[in-house]
Amino acid sequence: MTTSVDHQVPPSSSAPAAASPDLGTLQARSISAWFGEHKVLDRVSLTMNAGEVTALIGPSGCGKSTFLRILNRMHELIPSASLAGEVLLDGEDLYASARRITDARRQVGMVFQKPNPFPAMSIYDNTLAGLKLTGVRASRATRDDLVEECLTKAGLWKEVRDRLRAPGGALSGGQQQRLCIARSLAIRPRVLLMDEPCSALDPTSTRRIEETIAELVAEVTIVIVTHNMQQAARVSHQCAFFLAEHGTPGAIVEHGPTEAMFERPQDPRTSDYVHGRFG
Ligand SMILES: Nc1ncnc2c1ncn2[C@@H]1O[C@H](COP(=O)(O)OP(=O)(O)OP(=O)(O)O)[C@@H](O)[C@H]1O
Repeated sequence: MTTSVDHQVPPSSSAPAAASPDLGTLQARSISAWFGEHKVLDRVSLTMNAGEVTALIGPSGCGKSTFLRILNRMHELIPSASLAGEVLLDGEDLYASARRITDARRQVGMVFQKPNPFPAMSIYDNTLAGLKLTGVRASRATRDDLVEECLTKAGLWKEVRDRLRAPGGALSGGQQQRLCIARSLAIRPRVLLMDEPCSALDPTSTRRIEETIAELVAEVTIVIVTHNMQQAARVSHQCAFFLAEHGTPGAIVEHGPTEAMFERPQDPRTSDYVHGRFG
């Protein structure tokens, strides 16, 4: 019952007009994934357009997080994990043998479900923590500017500018998640992956993160996994619905502009899912 056609997503008319030229388009081509002998994704193809938010939706266990981890080469950290297919960032193979894994992760950043700042490290140092990955050395003034810029983009600057030396662990959950977003932005990724970034947060913090996503998409392409259909409808331009039916590996049933996916889904399974009839 699964499909494996190319889920090329046409550019959304609602995409921001003045998008940064550094934005990346991510293209997954015929991605299959395994944990040991267990195949969990089957030939998933999806284009995640520059300057848009793409939401990955679907019931638990259908492979959304696995797909996300493949997009920045985190899947291969799991000893039993393997994959087939290609991931292209603006046409360049993210898995090319000449490309360093750290380079792939620098270009495609990740924010996780549970906020994970370094709790004892200051807010200032947390924001810059990813820079060590890149080996970039910067002057104090440059670092100060970068901290302010990234905390501002993550919607946290006004709340923390007077206590940058306080530990990251002293912030609320929602503030910690925005700090993690700031940390991701500091290494200037072209794509930001977010794996259920609000599932551990209260409604107010969730709203703040959603506002942040709406502002960030002019600067970084965003791919978000969410179980919250209202959130998918609010934040995304495009949606892809994943399903693993009857023990089969996960695959995309349907994708397209978010409004169409919610208002006029082509597949009855999509309709049932987005209207909360299963999953
Ligand atoms: N580290 C792992 N080792 C073995 N199997 C795994 C591992 N991680 C995920 N799986 C399996 O891969 C399949 C897909 O899991 P994945 O977490 O990608 O789904 P998901 O759609 O993101 O689920 P959820 O919405 O619950 O987070 C599941 O069958 C899961 O049990």
